[in-house]
Amino acid sequence: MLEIRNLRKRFGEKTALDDVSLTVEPGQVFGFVGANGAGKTTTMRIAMGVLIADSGDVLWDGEPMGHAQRLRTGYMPEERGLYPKMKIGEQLAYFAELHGETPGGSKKAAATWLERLGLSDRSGDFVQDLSLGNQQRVQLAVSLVHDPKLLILDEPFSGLDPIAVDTMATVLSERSAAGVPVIFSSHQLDLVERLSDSVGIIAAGNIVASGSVDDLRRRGNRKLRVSIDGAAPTWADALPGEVANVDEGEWVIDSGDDQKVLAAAMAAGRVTRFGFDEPSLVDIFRETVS
Ligand SMILES: Nc1ncnc2c1ncn2[C@@H]1O[C@H](COP(=O)(O)OP(=O)(O)OP(=O)(O)O)[C@@H](O)[C@H]1O
Repeated sequence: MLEIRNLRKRFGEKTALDDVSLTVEPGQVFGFVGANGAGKTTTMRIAMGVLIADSGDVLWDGEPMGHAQRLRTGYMPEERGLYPKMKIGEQLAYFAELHGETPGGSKKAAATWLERLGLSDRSGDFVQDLSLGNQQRVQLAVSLVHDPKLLILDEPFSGLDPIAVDTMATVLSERSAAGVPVIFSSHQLDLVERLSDSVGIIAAGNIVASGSVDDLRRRGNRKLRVSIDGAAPTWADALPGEVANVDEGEWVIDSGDDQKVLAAAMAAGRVTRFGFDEPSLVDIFRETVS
């Protein structure tokens, strides 16, 4: 389990992290979301020892994250980190060896991941000759080639085509199914919603909401969607809250009193639909950070 406890980090006058705590259980995919500058990269850099926190702790299975733990971690940094003039097959094998694999095991792992990510035929190419999306695939391979037991990925989906997104998503799900805690940041909230068991929303260096997307939905403000046959346009005028007539005979109502809305709807005509709209993660995010 990865535990991040009460991280604080200032850059001069700027407080990047005010109080960040989060937990990623074994086998859990944790989606880390927040506006630009909210503190995601800083948190991940501190977890990987690239930055030192002013205070707080990062623990893996109860032990402070140190060199031994980081050797077993797969990290995709936001700024990426490939050698442009090195062949990708050799580069992958090199990174595997840096993490303690034998030369033979490293070559085998490199070949396996190149094939998995659709890059076998590019093994002899220099990184600089690949498209940005393919460089990103190599970067993912680098973070996986030593069979890490923890994954920390900073915006792994940015710049990927839909096929590569699917491959990346499958790989993350497989790793988590194998018991690996996975934390990834992304601005693609549809993907975060689809892939994450748990989500943390960070704003101005504080975790402002966390839990499964379903938990966050339940905590959020849910709007009612009501369809009525034969209702006068003014039927909802006396209801508290916001009422929007979104289609012929269909209203979305943000009232806070579902029973009052139901009674008024039944008095207005024949109710053919009455239920809560499920907010998307985008809705939850907007509501939480605004
Ligand atoms: N090395 C640094 N020196 C000064 N300020 C920094 C440094 N690194 C980050 N910051 C500041 O800390 C805050 C958090 O930045 P961070 O990169 O962690 O945000 P983020 O959530 O990853 O943003 P994005 O989604 O844009 O990548 C920002 O205000 C940023 O300007």
